[in-house]
Amino acid sequence: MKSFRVFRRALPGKVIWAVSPRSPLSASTVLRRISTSASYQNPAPNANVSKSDSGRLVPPSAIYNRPDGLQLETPVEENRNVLPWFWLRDNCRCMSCVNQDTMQRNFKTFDIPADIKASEAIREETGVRVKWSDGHESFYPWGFINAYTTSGRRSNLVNSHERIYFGAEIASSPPQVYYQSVMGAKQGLADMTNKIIKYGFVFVTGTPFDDPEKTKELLERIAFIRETHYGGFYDFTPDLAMADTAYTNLALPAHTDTTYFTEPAGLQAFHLLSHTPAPGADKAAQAAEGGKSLLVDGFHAAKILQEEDPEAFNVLATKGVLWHASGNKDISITPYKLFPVIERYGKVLQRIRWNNDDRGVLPLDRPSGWNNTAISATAWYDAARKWDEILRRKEMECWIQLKPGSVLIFDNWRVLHGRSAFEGIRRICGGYINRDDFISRWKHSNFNEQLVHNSVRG
Ligand SMILES: C[N+](C)(C)CCCC[C@H](N)C(=O)O
Ligand SMILES: O=C(O)CCC(=O)C(=O)O
Ligand SMILES: [Fe+2]
Repeated sequence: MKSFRVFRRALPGKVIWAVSPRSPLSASTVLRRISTSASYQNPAPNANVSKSDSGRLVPPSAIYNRPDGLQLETPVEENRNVLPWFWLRDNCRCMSCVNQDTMQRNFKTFDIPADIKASEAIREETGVRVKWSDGHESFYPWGFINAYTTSGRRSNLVNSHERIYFGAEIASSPPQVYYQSVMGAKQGLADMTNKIIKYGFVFVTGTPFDDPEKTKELLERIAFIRETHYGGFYDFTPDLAMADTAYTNLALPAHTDTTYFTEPAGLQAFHLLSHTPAPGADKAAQAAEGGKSLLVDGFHAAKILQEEDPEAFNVLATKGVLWHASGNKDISITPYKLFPVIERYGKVLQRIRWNNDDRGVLPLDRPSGWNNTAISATAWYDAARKWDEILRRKEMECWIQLKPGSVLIFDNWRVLHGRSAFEGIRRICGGYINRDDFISRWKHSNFNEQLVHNSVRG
């Protein structure tokens, strides 16, 4: 392991410890260069210290042990150039600070002296070694240091991932994967979960439909199925087994499911197992027709709304609305707070919550404006009318006839679904999967384990 010489220079008002490769230069030469070079004091704002042209991580060329933290030389203008000591110590990943069986923090953060400092900070080839004033020793890889100096947090991987908005046209070539590949090697699972992130839905073709259990196993390749008051893995026909229009043969407009839970289901799946004439129906009613499925890209619709009517977009992204499921005896489900139709994280769309049949009474505006209800009902209805009109545009509606063997799995936080009315007995099975469990599977099947672990704990 190449080490570096540490140079120490007492300058007016501060001590800088410069470390630099074992260079032929003498200590005084190196320090003179650092303390006198204009660029050192005001590094060129566009000096990119974190990524070289090849995109390879280029570590800071020097580090300094400052009273309030570890300072890194030549930070890019908007980069942070000091990592606080207490924060660094709290994020020590050494074998004793992290439970090696569970990867959970293994010490009491607040037993660390609030004024903990480094007695020594050593720039090594792959990162920084810190010797603490309490005798502990930590090591911080450059990848860790770079992540927190450039953006202050790790990327969550999802928001930086490519999304392709769809419209009616996708019906002619919907994203699909083969059942055998999903049930086989990890790559099939990676491909399927990636398509859901990218397009918002995927068809898993070649899925056995003689035994619904095969569909259940397919879903469990992603994660465990979420239990709700409808049960877990569902297998339903229009028999009103549950007091909800899904259990009828009525047409259903584009909607997202489970708007009435604080956390709506992340994924939803439908596998049409059969569609047969109603038993005992006379010749005329011997129909088994209709029941076409509708998919609408809610993020695409939100983008159009924002472009066409920014005010309406802001209204739907701001005013909290009540949602409910209350048709079944002794069951009345509603979120802990009013949620808006469109939710973002920063400027990034995160979730569409839209089921006009399950929407409760719209809160009227309140002078206090508490909980975003300052927006009038009229303004909300005007915005929602525009939203509804976009959802119903021919170019937005992707109509697909489900068929046995092809399982539809979609992102229920993004893609709305619906169906046309139908005759006969139409049997569908499927399930809900939690958002975070889906994202975990997508990460672990598409990225290397270290990157995934870094994105959540390092
Ligand atoms: C049959 N299955 C359990 C999938 C749906 C049950 C009804 C879902 C409800 N209308 C909603 O929009 O959430
Ligand atoms: O029957 C269908 O195609 C879907 C019904 C529905 O919206 C649901 O089950 O959530
Ligand atoms: Fe639904």
